Amino acid sequence: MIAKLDAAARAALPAELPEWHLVEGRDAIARSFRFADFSAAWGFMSRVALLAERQDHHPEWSNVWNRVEITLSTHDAGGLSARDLRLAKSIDALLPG
Ligand SMILES: C[C@H](O)[C@H](O)[C@H]1CNC2=NC(N)=NC(=O)C2=N1
Repeated sequence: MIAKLDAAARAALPAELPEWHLVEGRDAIARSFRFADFSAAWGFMSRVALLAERQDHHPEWSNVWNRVEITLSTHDAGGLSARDLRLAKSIDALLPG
């Protein structure tokens, strides 16, 4: 069983991951992304997929043309864990600026 995030880590979420928000009714975080077109969105998703494989931690996600929605939670923990924060930070690092 993987440990769920402790209270301190949860309190730090807004500072650590300002672009991500808690999901209503779930112990999960989510972020929306908008790209120039489908090709750019797909390229982003391809890079996230490689991150997920490398970290053995996978997103719940959807794509509509140039938009990608990503939700992170740890099935093996039954909620948020440090793995979600790590992947979220890695995803944010893919973006320019
Ligand atoms: C067997 C494999 O290592 C596990 O199922 C991994 C795969 N990717 C995962 N991804 C997520 N989001 N949560 C998990 O608990 C998880 N577990």
